[in-house]
Amino acid sequence: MAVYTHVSAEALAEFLTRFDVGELVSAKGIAEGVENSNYLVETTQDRFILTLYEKRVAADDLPYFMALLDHLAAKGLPVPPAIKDREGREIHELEGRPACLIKFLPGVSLSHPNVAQARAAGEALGAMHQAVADFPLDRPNSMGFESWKPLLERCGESLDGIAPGLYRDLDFALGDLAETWDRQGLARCAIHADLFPDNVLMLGDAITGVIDFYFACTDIRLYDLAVAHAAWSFDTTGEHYDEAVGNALIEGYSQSFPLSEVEHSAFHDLAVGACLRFTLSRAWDWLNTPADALVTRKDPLAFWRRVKVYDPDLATLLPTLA
Ligand SMILES: Nc1ncnc2c1ncn2[C@@H]1O[C@H](COP(=O)(O)OP(=O)(O)O)[C@@H](O)[C@H]1O
Ligand SMILES: N[C@@H](CCOP(=O)(O)O)C(=O)O
Repeated sequence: MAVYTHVSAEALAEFLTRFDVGELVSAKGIAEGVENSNYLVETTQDRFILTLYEKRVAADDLPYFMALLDHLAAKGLPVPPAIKDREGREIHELEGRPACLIKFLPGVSLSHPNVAQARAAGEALGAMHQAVADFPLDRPNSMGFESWKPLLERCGESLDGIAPGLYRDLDFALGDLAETWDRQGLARCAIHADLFPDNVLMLGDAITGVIDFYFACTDIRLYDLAVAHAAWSFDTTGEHYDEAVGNALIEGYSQSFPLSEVEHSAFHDLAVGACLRFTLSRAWDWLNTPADALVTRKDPLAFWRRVKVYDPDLATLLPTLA
């Protein structure tokens, strides 16, 4: 459940008068998602998504996210830009939170993507990377490689409450990765950084929307593909790898954006990095989400287990993966 901030009908009706979008007909809180409060808003003219930004999304970063969405939408990619009010503003305040009214896109996000759907997602990610070649803005990755060790230390020995020995194993894996991380100086660009199946809307095998750009940043282009690969190619426990789905994602990507030899050889390191990033952020949330919070915590070990596929040699040195 992700509705942290309640929006009253009166406040929403008044908010909508700033835009040329008709009058409020209905508004329903959306259960999916974990970061922000989302409402499906229907007006006399259309449907919209109302997002109130919470938790990890800093108001100062919103101009970057909105500019990126505008840039991609202008190039014909299926992303949802924010609706501009009569004065051209996209970023607003509602119930004390930063808020945007966003274009509604059709489609559903999948729990178990198939090979064709993974290929389409890879292709869309490659097309996005092509489209940002002339995107002028930069945003450092606040959840990038340099943040992982500090996040590990903030979680501390409490990690052992999730799995005995997890703190030591994560520390070891991070040290191992630091030896080789981006030694090649791989190409960078604006990346999505969270391209999980729940952030892609589809109808059949066709992509109708790529959403949730709130971790977007400038980072290694191939890392975006590695995140998507780790997110799309395993079951929810992280125990079972679907190689056909993983390969289709990479093949689809390569059709839009061919990978170099160097990128092929660096892929597994970046995928281990993706596993560590989501293990750590999920572990932090696991340890710090109040028991009565109306949000479902995600299993940190599901990403940790994926390391066995991406670096089997490293995994043999990690007792928690035995
Ligand atoms: N532009 C959109 N069009 C249609 N549905 C959307 C759109 N944006 C979000 N949603 C719906 O809201 C849900 C949560 O959105 P998301 O951005 O993933 O939230 P969070 O940032 O909290 O993770 C999505 O799973 C989807 O069902
Ligand atoms: N995709 C991340 C969590 C971020 O949540 P999202 O709903 O904004 O995609 C994870 O699964 O750990």
